[in-house]
This record gives sequence, structure tokens and C-alpha cells, in this order.
Amino acid sequence: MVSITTRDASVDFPIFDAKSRSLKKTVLGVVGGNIDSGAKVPVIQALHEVTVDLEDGARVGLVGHNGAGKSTLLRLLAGIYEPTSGTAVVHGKVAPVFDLGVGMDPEISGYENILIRGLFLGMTRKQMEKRVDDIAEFTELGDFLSMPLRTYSTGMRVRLALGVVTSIDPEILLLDEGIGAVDAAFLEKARDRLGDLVARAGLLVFASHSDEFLRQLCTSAIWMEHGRIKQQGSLKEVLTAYKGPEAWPLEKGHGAA
Ligand SMILES: Nc1ncnc2c1ncn2[C@@H]1O[C@H](COP(=O)(O)OP(=O)(O)OP(=O)(O)O)[C@@H](O)[C@H]1O
Repeated sequence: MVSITTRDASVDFPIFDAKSRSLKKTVLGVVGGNIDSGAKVPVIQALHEVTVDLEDGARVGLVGHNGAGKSTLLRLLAGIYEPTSGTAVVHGKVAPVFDLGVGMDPEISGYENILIRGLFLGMTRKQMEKRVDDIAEFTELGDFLSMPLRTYSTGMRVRLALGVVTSIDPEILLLDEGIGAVDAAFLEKARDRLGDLVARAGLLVFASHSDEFLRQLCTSAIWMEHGRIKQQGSLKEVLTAYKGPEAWPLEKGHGAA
């Protein structure tokens, strides 16, 4: 059974001022065992005492202004960051989709990249071999799939990445919005696949600034502000509180509490 639980989880980023206290000096200090003799390093509190309980089947949207802590929370849930204090316990295999380009190698072909990216997202080679034709068809990249990725335009890369990402079977799907550089017609096509992907996922957490995407994919939401949870609840409740009633133009079929 997949689940995510955090208790008062905080994430701090110490900021080493290059002038007064270089990273090199600080590291040497640690090695030498004489660090922290009263010297204070400024710290950015990216997350502050965040407590969430997410169960199998949850479809959670993360909302909040730039710098509110959404990406940091996703990285905490992915196990990329350890909490500085508090706890974060994740049961299930995480597929982190933060940056569509991550794990792509410019020197190898589109086909090979499909395989590699799939493995990175927790699929097996056999599973990916079965899906490669479907992905190829979706991307509409044709003969380009045999060419090295460096010959692709940005939009072509996004098509490839979206094709792979939407083909996986994730237990826990962590999505950071980054679906910009494709043309509208293709995005429409990706939207259906994205919906199917989320339907297959055990648990979804999706950070987004798009009400439309949130309404399509999520039923509940967490509103982050200055690294803290400001509100958790149904998507409708939270989105309306965050953005006002105009964030909920449709009354039917979306995220009822
Ligand atoms: N690696 C880092 N080092 C230092 N500070 C960081 C780091 N990552 C994030 N922060 C800080 O933590 C805070 C939260 O950032 P985060 O990226 O989680 O926000 P966000 O809600 O995802 O924003 P956006 O909507 O702009 O993507 C910000 O103040 C940011 O400056």
C-alpha cells in the first residue's frame, strides 16, 4: 500500500556567503572538526514544520506563489532532500517528474533515450521494450527517433520526454509543472495521456500554477505559503481560498469534497 507521511518536516538551506565565509573554508572547517564556534550561517527555511498524510488514491495539487516551497516539498517526498528536522516516511516506488529533460543523453538516439528515461523512472527494460512503439507513435517524431537527441528542437525533446513519462506505471507520481514548450495541438494530445497516467498512479502530488490542469488531475490540494502549509482540503475549497471563486468556474464533476 502506498502512502506518504510527514511530521513537522522542515528543510533548511544554509547560505554560505562567498565573501565572508567560503564554502571551501567551511568544508575544511568540518573536516578539521572546528566548525560552528559561534559563527552563524544564514539559513533559508524552505519548508517549516510540514505535516501531511497522503494515502493510496490521493490526487493532491500543490498551490502557492513562487518560492512558497512546492518544489522543495516534492523533493522531500522524493527522498532527494532529507528533512532538517521532523520526519518524512514514504511507502512505495517514487517516479519523480520534475524536469522533463533530466536523464536524457544528447549523444544517443531518441529510441535509446526512451529506454534510459524509462529505467530512470522505475520501469524495467522489458516493460519499456513493449511500450516503445506506442511511445514512438505518440511523439510523431518518425525517423528522427533514430537520430541523436542533440539534433532535436526543444519542442521535439519535450514530445519525446512526455511520451516516455506518460507511458510509465508509477506507484507514487510526483509532478512538477514544466510542460511549456509544446504546441497547443500536441499539448491537447498529451493531456489525455497525462490523465491516463494519473489514473494508473497509486498516489499523485502535482505542483502547478494552472487551475485548469489542477482541476483536471487533482481532487484535493495543499496551499503552501512561505514554506508552511496554509490550508489543506478539497481542491475546490483550497483553490477558491487561494484564488477566489473565479478559480472554480465549473460546478460539475470536479474534486467534490
Ligand atoms: N537549493 C536551494 N538553496 C537555497 N535556497 C533554496 C534552494 N531551493 C529552494 N530554495 C528556497 O526555498 C524557497 C522555496 O523554494 P521552492 O523552489 O520550493 O518554491 P516553489 O513554491 O516551488 O516556487 P515556484 O512556484 O517559483 O517554482 C525559496 O525561498 C527558494 O529561494
